[in-house]
Amino acid sequence: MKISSVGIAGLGLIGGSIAKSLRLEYPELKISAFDFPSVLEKAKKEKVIDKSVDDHLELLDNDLIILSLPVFKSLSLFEELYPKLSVHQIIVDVCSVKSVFTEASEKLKSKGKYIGLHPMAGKEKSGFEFSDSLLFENAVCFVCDNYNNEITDYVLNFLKCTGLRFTFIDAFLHDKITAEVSHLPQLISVALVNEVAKVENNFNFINFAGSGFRDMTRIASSDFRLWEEIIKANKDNIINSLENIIEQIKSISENLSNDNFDYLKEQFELANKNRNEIPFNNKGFIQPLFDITVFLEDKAGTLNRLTSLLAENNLNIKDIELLKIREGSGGNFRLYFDSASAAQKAYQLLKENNFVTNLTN
Ligand SMILES: NC(=O)c1ccc[n+]([C@@H]2O[C@H](COP(=O)([O-])OP(=O)(O)OC[C@H]3O[C@@H](n4cnc5c(N)ncnc54)[C@H](O)[C@@H]3O)[C@@H](O)[C@H]2O)c1
Ligand SMILES: O=C(O)C(=O)C[C@]1(C(=O)O)C=C[C@@H](O)C=C1
Repeated sequence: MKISSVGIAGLGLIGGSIAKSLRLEYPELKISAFDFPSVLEKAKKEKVIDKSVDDHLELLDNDLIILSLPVFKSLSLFEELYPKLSVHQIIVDVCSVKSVFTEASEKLKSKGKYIGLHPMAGKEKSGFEFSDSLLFENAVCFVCDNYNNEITDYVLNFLKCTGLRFTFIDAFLHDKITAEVSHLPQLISVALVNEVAKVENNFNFINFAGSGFRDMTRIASSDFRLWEEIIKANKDNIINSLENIIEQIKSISENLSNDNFDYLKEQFELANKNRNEIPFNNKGFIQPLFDITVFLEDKAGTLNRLTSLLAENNLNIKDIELLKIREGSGGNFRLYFDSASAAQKAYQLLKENNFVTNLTN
């Protein structure tokens, strides 16, 4: 089989990012997209897509169809397009909730193939203008496929250029996990910002928030139009997660009322242990990356000196993160490599060249 044409429904943050990385990897690939005219015009102008599709049924002209509209809009296209696929045609969705698609695919008959995907990467910003060919680099992508076969392998291999790392999971378990790790934090973040946004004696509390608050609330700026559908589609799991966290918060409050600081100590120690067990040197927690930290002086050309040194020694940086910056002094960066030996080699090299560096593991 061969994928020579792809049709994308929904060319926003996720659909646009997929289109951009496919375009870079496969310049000959024919990419069509279905979205609102203003979005499609922009994407065509930037040469990210070849063709605008006014009628979603035209997506059936492609070898691979990718649904990246909000959940229920994607689901309604799925229900219409899936039964019309011919053999060798594939439809995937990248939506944040998976069981609704698995259930629909079980009910419908099709000659084609369906694979449920969910990349665990995103931003609090929506729309094509925020899409980025590197958005998915090293991120986990859930794969829900009850009929895993050589077509699945082919499609995942085709999509490897996005930088995603695939992991298979049952759709219902997926929804339970994402209710906890993604949907619950989103709602808590909204509640936290709204709790803190209050004024007393002309002091707006939120204006005094520091980096702890900022770290916990970036996602409070997310678009409700997208989240409304996610929350509706995974409502029962989310309610369950909310009830559990309410119990945790109640218990903290009650123990605090009773001056039971031993309980709080226990909770802090447990949280520390749990969080430290997250292998945070890999994005998305599946295949590990290996990292070092390095302090770079706030001086023109320092970053260039570092990257050139690594490049000259054939050390490929898989990811780079700016941890802290102080104007006029410098910043701490975390550099990720794909093997422990590459991280060790980079660490030695940078040390020998007078960089202040630490090996994380
Ligand atoms: N944002 C994330 O972090 C993230 C991560 C993984 C998966 N997802 C899933 O990916 C899908 C897309 O999310 P996104 O973040 O790219 O959203 P987005 O809002 O950036 O993109 C959605 C696109 O769909 C288009 N669209 C919406 N309604 C339409 C309609 N009626 N007709 C034609 N076009 C329409 C919009 O114009 C937009 O370009 C969602 O199902 C979401 O659950 C999102
Ligand atoms: O980084 C963000 O802004 C996100 O919200 C991304 C995030 C997440 O919870 O991690 C949000 C929803 C998606 O389904 C997948 C990823």
